[in-house]
Amino acid sequence: MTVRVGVTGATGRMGQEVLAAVAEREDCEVVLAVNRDPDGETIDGVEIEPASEFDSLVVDREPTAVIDFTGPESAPEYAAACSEAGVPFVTGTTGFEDDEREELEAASDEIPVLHAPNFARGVQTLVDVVGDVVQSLAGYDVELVETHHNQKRDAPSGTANRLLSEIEANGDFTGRKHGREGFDPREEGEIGVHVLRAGNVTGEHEIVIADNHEEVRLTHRAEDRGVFAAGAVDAAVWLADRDPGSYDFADVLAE
Ligand SMILES: NC(=O)C1=CN([C@@H]2O[C@H](COP(=O)(O)OP(=O)(O)OC[C@H]3O[C@@H](n4cnc5c(N)ncnc54)[C@H](OP(=O)(O)O)[C@@H]3O)[C@@H](O)[C@H]2O)C=CC1
Ligand SMILES: O=C(O)C1=N[C@H](C(=O)O)C[C@H](O)C1
Repeated sequence: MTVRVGVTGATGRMGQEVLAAVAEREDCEVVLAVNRDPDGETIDGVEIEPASEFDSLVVDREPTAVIDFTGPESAPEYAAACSEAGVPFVTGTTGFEDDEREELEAASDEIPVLHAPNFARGVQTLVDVVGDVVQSLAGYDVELVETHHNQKRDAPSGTANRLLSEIEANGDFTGRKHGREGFDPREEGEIGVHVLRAGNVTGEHEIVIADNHEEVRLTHRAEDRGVFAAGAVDAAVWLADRDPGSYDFADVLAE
């Protein structure tokens, strides 16, 4: 069966990568690609159409799944349209406020919705192991540093927040400390969180776990955005025949 993919934010950094990733696969085709202000352009032979027509296009084209890398304001709207049309929805968008996350959750009553802040397999491995590492080094200082390109809007990254949740669930921490300046010594039990935005860095996450005699560093570095796009397309193929509900990338990799 050919998986018919819809792509939102199709001319964005990730949208273009998703179009390229689908073009590389024989089992998938793009049947719908939108952005907010198309000027008749095509990417990898796919016509970019107006996002304002998404609600009717998603009904007419009958995609097997839609892949969304846009923004926290738009992803819930696209999810709602997919919910109306009965089309599974994959989103890698980050930076959601609570109400936006709830809207996404609401869509999952009607359709399968898969949200992952990072579609790199290596990051999923990091998420899987970081809790155990922190637990086995109880009492050590823990700090997280993430670096991204200078156009990224949300901070800390969705991936950083996901890793921090895992860390917090596996130790006796007092809270997150976002950056330091002036006379601001480290307090016992805090998790330092440091955000760098520079140049065209694709995405780096490092967790430093140290006491006064040793340190462990867990680092993930994405070399290109293709790794995220390939994971998102895998997720769309996997999600196509699932029941309504919320899923994450770990579910895809578990099979
Ligand atoms: N989960 C993962 O593995 C990854 C997640 N991300 C996340 O994906 C998202 C997109 O990142 P990136 O591709 O770099 O961003 P870009 O800014 O390059 O692209 C975003 C696209 O979404 C569209 N868009 C943005 N806001 C709206 C809106 N309010 N309504 C409709 N369309 C909108 C833009 O459309 P237009 O061109 O029409 O303005 C643009 O095409 C971010 O949240 C980022 O953190 C990024 C990489 C990997
Ligand atoms: O905006 C990006 O570029 C990325 N965002 C994701 C995040 O917020 O975690 C994933 C990746 O690191 C790239």
